[in-house]
Order: sequence, then structure tokens, then C-alpha cells
Amino acid sequence: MADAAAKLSLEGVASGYGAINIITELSLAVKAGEIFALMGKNGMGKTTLLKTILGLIGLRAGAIAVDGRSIAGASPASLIASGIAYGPQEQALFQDLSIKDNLRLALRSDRELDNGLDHVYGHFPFMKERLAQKAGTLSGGEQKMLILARALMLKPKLLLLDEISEGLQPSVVTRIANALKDERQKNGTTILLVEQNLDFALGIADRWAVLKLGRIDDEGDVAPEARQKILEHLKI
Ligand SMILES: Nc1ncnc2c1ncn2[C@@H]1O[C@H](COP(=O)(O)OP(=O)(O)OP(=O)(O)O)[C@@H](O)[C@H]1O
Repeated sequence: MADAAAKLSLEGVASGYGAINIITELSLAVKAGEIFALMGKNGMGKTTLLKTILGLIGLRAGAIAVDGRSIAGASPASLIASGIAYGPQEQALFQDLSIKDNLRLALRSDRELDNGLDHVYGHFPFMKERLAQKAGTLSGGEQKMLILARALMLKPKLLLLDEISEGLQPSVVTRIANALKDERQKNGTTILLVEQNLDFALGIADRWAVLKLGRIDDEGDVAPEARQKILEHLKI
């Protein structure tokens, strides 16, 4: 049974590629308004899990629910229209398109453009002056901010982020952390972060879980002892 009190709940989820299940019997509940950090070593299935939630990879077993309602079989487009947003890890920008046109791709209609732009300028004011700059000419940190800005254009209720802090200098990580805290505070956004950056994750999350071999190996609240516990899990 899906957890009706959770914003996002997964019960006995399995998914994978070809003959192999990467995610196996995974259960997890993220509460409404919570920032939840999902960690794990490379190749453990974190990205696969986010893509399964979004319907980009087929659900092979189990249940996934948002606000207590099953989303199994829903298309990625309908999930995004229902208030879920995704900031992928891999190169996700159209390099030859401007900042403005990359942001516009998040929208169903240009009528939403002005509101969306105002919303992202609040987090990343530099974009206002540089709307015409091609995404491919932005720095790595600016590109990550643009990926996040695009995910925020429609003020999502549930935000899934895949290693948004990857490869960023500390000042940019801080800007992204502030944007996420602000988004949660102002809009009540529930955020599921897949992360390798422990300081960033524990700095903004309420709870954490470690994914190992396709299922949740351990989870807990963000408390002083969490860091050491997670480090033990991530040890090679
Ligand atoms: N399209 C695909 N076809 C086949 N196998 C895949 C595919 N995508 C990912 N995999 C495999 O699935 C496993 C989990 O990959 P995934 O990207 O979900 O891990 P991850 O935990 O996000 O890793 P990382 O921290 O390195 O990003 C890996 O062994 C990977 O090689």
C-alpha cells in the first residue's frame, strides 16, 4: 500500500535495463515539504530510480504514488504537467539555444513565460541580463544553475534533482542550496536530491537514505551522527 501521507511514496519498486533489474524491491517515502537526500556509490541506481519515478524507465514491479495516487504508467509529459520537475545529471541543455529559449522549453505555453522568468530571476539574477546568451557559452556552474532554473520555471510541487552540485565551486553550491531552501520555504516544494556532495546534502536535507544494490540500505534524519554513518556506507 502506498503511504497516503507522503508526497512521494515507493513500495517494492523494481526497474532496470534489458534482462537486469537495477532497482529491486525499493521502498521509500518522502514527506510533503521535505528535502530528502538520496546517496549511494557510483552505479548503485540513483539515476535509474529518478528516471523510473518520472516514467522515463518502465516500472517492472511495485507502486509509485504522488499525494497517495498511483502514477504508474503515466507519461513523463503528464507528470511534469501535474507539478513534477526534473533536473537531470547528464548534459540536458540545448547548447545552441539561448538561456531564454532553454527556459521556455519547460513551459506549456508562452503565456507562462513572464511569470516563470520572474521566478527564476529571484534565484539567479544574472540570467536577466544574459537571456540571449547561448547555453553552450555559459560556464559549468552557470549551466547547472540554468538546469535548476528550468526545473523551477513552473514552480513545481515535487522537484527531483540528480547531482545538481556536481563539479561546482563552493560559492555556486551555496547559491544552489539557498535557491532550494527558498523554493521550499516559499512554495512548499518537496525536493528529492540525488547527491554525492555530503556537505551540500546534509546542509539542506531533513532526511537521508543510502541506496545500495538497488534498494534502500539505511536511512535516517539529518542529525550530527548522520555524516559519519553515511561516510561508512560510501567507503570503497
Ligand atoms: N541505458 C542503460 N542501459 C544499460 N545499463 C544502464 C543504462 N543506464 C544505466 N545503466 C547501468 O545501471 C546501473 C546504475 O546506473 P545509474 O546511473 O542509475 O547509477 P547511479 O547510482 O546514478 O551512478 P552515478 O553515481 O555514477 O551517477 C549502472 O551499472 C549502469 O551501468
